[in-house]
Amino acid sequence: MNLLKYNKLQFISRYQFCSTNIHFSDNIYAIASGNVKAGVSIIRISGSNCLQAGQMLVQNAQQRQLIKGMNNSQVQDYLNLKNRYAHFKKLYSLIDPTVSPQNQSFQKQDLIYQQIDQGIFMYFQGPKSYTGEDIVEMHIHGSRALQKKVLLELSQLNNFRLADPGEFTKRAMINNKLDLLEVEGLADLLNSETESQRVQSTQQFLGKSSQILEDWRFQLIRALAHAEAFIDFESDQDDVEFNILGKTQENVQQVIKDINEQLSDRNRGEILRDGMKISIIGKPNAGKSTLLNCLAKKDIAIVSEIPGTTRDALSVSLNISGFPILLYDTAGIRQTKDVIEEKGVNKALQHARESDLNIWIIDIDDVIKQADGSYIVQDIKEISEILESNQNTLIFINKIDKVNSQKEITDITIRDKKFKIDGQISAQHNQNINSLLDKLTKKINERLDITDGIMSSGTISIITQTRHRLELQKCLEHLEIFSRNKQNLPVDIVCEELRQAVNCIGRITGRVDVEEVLDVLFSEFCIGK
Ligand SMILES: Nc1nc2c(ncn2[C@@H]2O[C@H](COP(=O)(O)OP(=O)(O)OP(=O)(O)O)[C@@H](O)[C@H]2O)c(=O)[nH]1
Ligand SMILES: [Mg+2]
Repeated sequence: MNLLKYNKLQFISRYQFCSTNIHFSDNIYAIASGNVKAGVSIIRISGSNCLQAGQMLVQNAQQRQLIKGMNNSQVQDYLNLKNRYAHFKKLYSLIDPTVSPQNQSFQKQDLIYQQIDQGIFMYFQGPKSYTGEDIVEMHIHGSRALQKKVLLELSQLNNFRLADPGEFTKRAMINNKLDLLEVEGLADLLNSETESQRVQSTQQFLGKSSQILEDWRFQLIRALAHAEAFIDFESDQDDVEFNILGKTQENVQQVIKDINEQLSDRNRGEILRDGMKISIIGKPNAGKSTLLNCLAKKDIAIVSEIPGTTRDALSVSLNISGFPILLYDTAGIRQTKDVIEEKGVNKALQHARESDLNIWIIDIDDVIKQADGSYIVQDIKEISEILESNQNTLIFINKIDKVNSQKEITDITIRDKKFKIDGQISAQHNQNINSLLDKLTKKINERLDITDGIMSSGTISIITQTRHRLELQKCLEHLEIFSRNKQNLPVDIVCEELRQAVNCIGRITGRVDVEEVLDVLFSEFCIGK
């Protein structure tokens, strides 16, 4: 028997999604455009009865009489509700004010049809719709009272209920319209606040990351098919392609190389998603809190001339040149006997060590000119240690408004070691802050390995959450055991490693074992999405 035939027919199908649509028994509706006052509001309904509901809402009393006895498709023709067309329609109430809401039903014939609005009506026949089910969308006026009224109308219908948060997307995922990674990308896109977050989440939502993962998964499934075929046909030597396992190793090695490349991305995807952590550090009274307020353009941190004012670290989210930043103000670093201040200092040092980037602020009064023309700063052991260990620290001299003529300071010496100065500023008087922002942007680009402005297509980060990183690390471990097979274990035993590796990738895109991820993810979506 031909091995390739074996792998195609009997193997790959085991790892594919089932493509049939799932029909949910109930219909869901929600305001898709958010529960806010706006020019236009979109009400979305999904489910097998949504067209009927839409039809009822656009019929006046006279039409109602005329279509009595017609079947569904005749009604649809009569009302001219074409699939995937925008129709301008009048919207009528279904509710008979003389009957209590509990007694109203879908079949009720004697309703009083008051016009409640007019707008755009669209019908998307499943499976070619967002959820894969039939969908009706009504673009009505964005009044809060009108939104409530239409939701109340829909609530009268049997088998119709308000959608849970993210439920439209959940149905889309169950019906294979989106995979888990794309859904996470969509959630990130909805939450995105900066350009880089928008770019990253869009590429994930549009399936670019999924494509790469699917390609790896396919390579591994092929390798597994070959390896399994080898096991099945081992006894029949004539049928076995001699170097079948060698070929398998080639595929696996390529995937190992690609995964390693992604894992060594210095957390770029996670940083772009969650924000880059930048800490302002320095001695007490240097002007750290003043700088935070200046960059945030509001008074967030307390500023005072008393050294040791900031005790606990506080942060603000900023958008710097399209990058999401979490900027931390920290306690001034010094030796202190005050127990609480000491805790603050330790926290500041911890922030400095863990940050993706630091800005060290030096008060110009602490810069001393030496006889040889060089400048020194009185040493703080801890800060110089951080400067030596963390290359991602920018050094700025503050309070330059205090001196009449600005000194040309290019570097300073701390403990006989020279450090380059990145600039001189006045945080209080907003002097040279744009140049500080330029330097910061350059450093952020360097940190994220971005050389050509906002992320280019060559800089796709598949890993945007810890969950993805952990699964890829596990996948790599399994692949390495498989490919090394130092103990020369039987092929069927090492194949299990390959199978586990396939599952790790499957968990990222949501093909296997993702219930708990789904629960958390969809609870964080808004209603109507
Ligand atoms: N002249 C001048 N004064 C400044 C400047 N920046 C800050 N100051 C003043 O320096 C003092 C200390 O400022 P803070 O921002 O509270 O300093 P800090 O580094 O946060 O101090 P701690 O919280 O004690 O560590 C305040 O009186 C500020 O008004 C500046 O650019 N020029
Ligand atoms: Mg402070």
